[in-house]
Formats: sequence, structure tokens, C-alpha cells
Amino acid sequence: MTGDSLKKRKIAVLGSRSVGKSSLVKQFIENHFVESYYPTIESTFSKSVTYKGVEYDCHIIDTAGQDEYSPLNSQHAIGIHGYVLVYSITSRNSFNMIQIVYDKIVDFCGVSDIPCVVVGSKADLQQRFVIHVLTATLSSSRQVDASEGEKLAQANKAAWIETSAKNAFTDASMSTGKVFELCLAEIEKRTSPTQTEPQTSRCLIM
Ligand SMILES: Nc1nc2c(ncn2[C@@H]2O[C@H](COP(=O)(O)OP(=O)(O)OP(=O)(O)O)[C@@H](O)[C@H]2O)c(=O)[nH]1
Repeated sequence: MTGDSLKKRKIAVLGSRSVGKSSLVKQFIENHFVESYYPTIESTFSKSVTYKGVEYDCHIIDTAGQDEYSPLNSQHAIGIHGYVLVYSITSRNSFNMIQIVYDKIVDFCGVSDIPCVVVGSKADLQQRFVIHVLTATLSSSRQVDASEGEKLAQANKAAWIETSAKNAFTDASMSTGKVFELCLAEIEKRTSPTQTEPQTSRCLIM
């Protein structure tokens, strides 16, 4: 298949600082995990992904961490087909940011329904809980229950998954590939077969 015949899909990865956005993307693209933390400015990666027998040329934009005051960068809204919104299961604040970011995208794009997957990252830290219980130290690292993540996603008609960039290799249920498959599924649900540009009702004055 030539590059031209691939379906291009642009996916933006957004969320608070240090939730593991870059680690998720790096694990998916390069199959490795880095323990050290280097704040991201912005990076774009490409990968060809086959989903339901169709090959997609995915451009994944790893963005800088957001807070409630960060304005949505227009480059993270215009021409974007789908979103991966990441919180860490160990940070309640990062979970609260998901609705804020989602609402900013909806406001900017002027459409009420955007293709989106909500991701609870660092799910391996939940396993540390078990170790703590066994050693009777009883301190959980989890601050956000899976059911809360699922409920938030449902309320916004988004997909939801928990994952771990750290354990993606050793635990298939934490695969980072599944995140991007879910995102493609959300995009395809809302895309007509002839449509190449993402849906937006925003009027732009150039
Ligand atoms: N235990 C664990 N640590 C993780 C995981 N993903 C990321 N981390 C760690 O969390 C820290 C932040 O990860 P990054 O991927 O740089 O986070 P980010 O969201 O891209 O951060 P910004 O660039 O500030 O937006 C790093 O020290 C990572 O090693 C994970 O799945 N499990």
C-alpha cells in the first residue's frame, strides 16, 4: 500500500503535567519506557496502524502538560481527528482536568461530540497497593477508581481505558496499542466513508 492510499488520522494527546503522556506515546511508537521525567514542549510522531483491516497513517501529537488556565492551542483543535485525554490514576487533580480539557475542545470546535478516549495512566501503581498490603504498610497510590474514569467517559460519549506505559510489555491488559485502537474506533464511528477532514463548526478568520 502506498503512503497516499493510507487514511491519515491526526490524534492529539492532552492532559495535566507528568501524567505519562510522553511515556504512553513513546511506548506505543518505540516500545520502550523511560523512568526519568523530561517535561515535553511538543513532539509529533507517525505510525502506521492497521485497525479492522484498514491501514491508518497516524500522526500523534504529544503536547505539553495543561492546567486549568492553559488556553487550548488552536493546533490541538484544528485538523485533529481524535483525542487521547490522559490522567494518572494516582492524581485526583489530573482526573479533574479531563472534563476541563474536554470542555475546552468542545467550545473551540463548536461540536458537542468529539472522538475521544479517556486514559487512566500508571495503572501499574495500583499493583504496588497489593505489595503494600502484604507488607502491612497499607498505603494505596490510587486516587481515582476505575469506575469513576468509566463514568466520566460515558458522560462524554468517550471510550475509556486504564493503561501502564511501564508494564505494557509484561501485562497485555495494559497495552498502549489499545489506546490508539480505541481512538481510531471513536474517530471512525463519527466519520463518513468519504470524509477526510475532521468535523468542526468553528468559523475561522484568516
Ligand atoms: N510507574 C509508572 N510511571 C510512569 C508511567 N508513565 C509515566 N511514568 C512516569 O511519570 C513521569 C512523567 O512521565 P511523562 O511521560 O514525562 O509525563 P508527561 O505527561 O508527558 O509530562 P509533561 O511533559 O510534563 O506533560 C516519568 O517519570 C515517567 O517515568 C507508568 O505507566 N507507570
